[in-house]
Amino acid sequence: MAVSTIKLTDTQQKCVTFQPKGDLLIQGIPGSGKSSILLARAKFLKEKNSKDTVTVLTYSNALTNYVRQLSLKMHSTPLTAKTFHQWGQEMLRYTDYPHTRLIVGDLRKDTIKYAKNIVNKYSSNVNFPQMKESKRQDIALLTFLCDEIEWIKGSGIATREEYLSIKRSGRGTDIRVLKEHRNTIYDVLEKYNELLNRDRRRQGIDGDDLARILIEKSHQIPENIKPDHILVDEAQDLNTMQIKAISKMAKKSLTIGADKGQQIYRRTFSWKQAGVDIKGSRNIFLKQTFRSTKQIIRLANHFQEQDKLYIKDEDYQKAQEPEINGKVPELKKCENREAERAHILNQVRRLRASFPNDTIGIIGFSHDNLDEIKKVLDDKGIPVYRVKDNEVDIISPGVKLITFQSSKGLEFDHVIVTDLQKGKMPYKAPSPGEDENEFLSRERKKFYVAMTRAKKTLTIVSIKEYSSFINELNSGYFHLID
Ligand SMILES: Nc1ncnc2c1ncn2[C@@H]1O[C@H](COP(=O)(O)OP(=O)(O)OP(=O)(O)O)[C@@H](O)[C@H]1O
Repeated sequence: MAVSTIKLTDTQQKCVTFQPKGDLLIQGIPGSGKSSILLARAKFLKEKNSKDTVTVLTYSNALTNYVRQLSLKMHSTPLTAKTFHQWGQEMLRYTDYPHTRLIVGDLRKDTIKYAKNIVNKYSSNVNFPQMKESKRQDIALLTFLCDEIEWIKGSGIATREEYLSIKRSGRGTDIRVLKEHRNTIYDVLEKYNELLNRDRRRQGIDGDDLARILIEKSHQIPENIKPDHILVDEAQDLNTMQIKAISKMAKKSLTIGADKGQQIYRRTFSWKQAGVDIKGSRNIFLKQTFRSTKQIIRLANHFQEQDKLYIKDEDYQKAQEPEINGKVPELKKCENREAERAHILNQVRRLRASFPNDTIGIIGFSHDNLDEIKKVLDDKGIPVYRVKDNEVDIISPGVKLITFQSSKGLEFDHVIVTDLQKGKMPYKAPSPGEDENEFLSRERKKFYVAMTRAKKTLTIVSIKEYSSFINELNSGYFHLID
C-alpha cells in the first residue's frame, strides 16, 4: 500500500502529532509502521512551522535511500535523509576540527595493527590477552582489539581509569581480560589515536570518534545549521554516543523509531544512558503489524521465541498475529548451489508471471552469492537489481537482491531468503572474545529481520549442510517443498 494512502491508527496518529518539543521514542515490532509514522511526523512538523528544518537519520545507505524514495511519494518536497556518518561529517565542516576524513574498514584495521606492533615493540609492560584459537593468534588478537576499541569509543569511555574500572558487557568467557591486559589494550588505543593525529598516511578520525567530536564541538556549529527536528529510523543500530550526539544537535525535537528485536549489530545501550527522555507518554510501543500475513508472522514469531536471550530483554514484545491471511511460507532444502539457483530461478519466474506488478526481494548472506544469482537471472533475461548503491529504485516492481544486513527497514511483496547454510547463517563463529549467546541471538535476529520483510509470500532456501536455524522453525508453520 502506498504510504500516502494508508489510514494511520489512532496510536500511530498520536505519534505523528505528538507535541513538537522534546523526545519521543516509538518502539514497535516489524511492520508496525515506525518508518511510516516518522515520515508522516516529518511532514507534520514541517507543516506546523514551515521555517523549521527537519532531518531524518538512519544507519545504513540502503535504508536512507528507501526513506528518500518513500518521502518523494508522500511529500511535495523531498525530505533531507542521511546516514548518521554522512550527516555528522557535514556538521563537522562547521567546526575548527581540521581532519574530517573518516578512517574505517581496512585502513582502520591496518592502523590499529600498526599501533599494536609499536606497543608490542616499545612498551615495557606488554600484556595482551591470550586468544582461544591456537592457530592464527595474531589475526584473532587484531580482530579482538578492533572490536574492543570500537566498544570503548562507542560507549564514550574517555580515560584509562574509566576503562580499567568499567564492567564490560557483551564479552564471552573464552578470553580472560585481566587488569594488566586492559592496560595494554589502552596503550594500543592511545597509540592508535596518536597515529590518527600525527601520521600523514593514517591521519583522520576513527568512524567511532565522530559522535564524540560532534558533542565536544557542537557549540561551534552555527545554530541555523543544526536541525530543529531530527527523526531517527532503526535507532537500535546506533550506539550510545551517536544517539547522544544526535540528541545534542536537535534544537526542538528528537523522534526515535527502534526495535531491539532487529538489533543486528553489537550494541549495548539504554535510552537513559544515551540521554533520551522517554518518561511517560514519550515512550510508545506498537505491537500490531501491517506488513505481513498471519502465516509469515506466525513462523517468524515462533522462531524469535527460540532466542532465549532476547525474550528476557525488557524491550521484548511478541508481535500480535495479523488478521490478513496468505500462503503458508515454503522451505526448500537444496543439495547444492546449483539446485539453489535453479529453485530461485523457478520461483522468480512463477512470481513474475502471477504478480507482474509486485516487488520480489532476494535476501542472502554474501555479495558474491548475490552476484552469482544475478548472473543466473540476467542470463535468462530477467531484469534484476542489486540494492547496494544509491541509485536503485527499491519501491518499484521488480526483482531486487540484497544482503541480510541491508534489508533492514525495507519490504517486498515476495521474499526469498537464501544462504540458510551452515557457516553462513548462523555465521561460522563469534568474533574472538565475543559472547556466544549474544552472537547467536544477533544471527537469529538477522534471519528474523529477513523473514519479516515479506508482505505476501515467503520462501526460505537452505543449502547443504543445512543451517541449524532450519531445525528451529516450527514444522507446522511452513510447507517443505520437494
Ligand atoms: N495503519 C496502517 N494501515 C495500513 N497499512 C499500514 C499502516 N501503518 C503502516 N502500514 C504499512 O505497513 C507496512 C510497514 O510499515 P513500516 O515500514 O512503516 O513499518 P516499520 O515499523 O518501520 O517496519 P520495520 O521495523 O520492519 O522496518 C508498510 O507497507 C506501511 O505502508
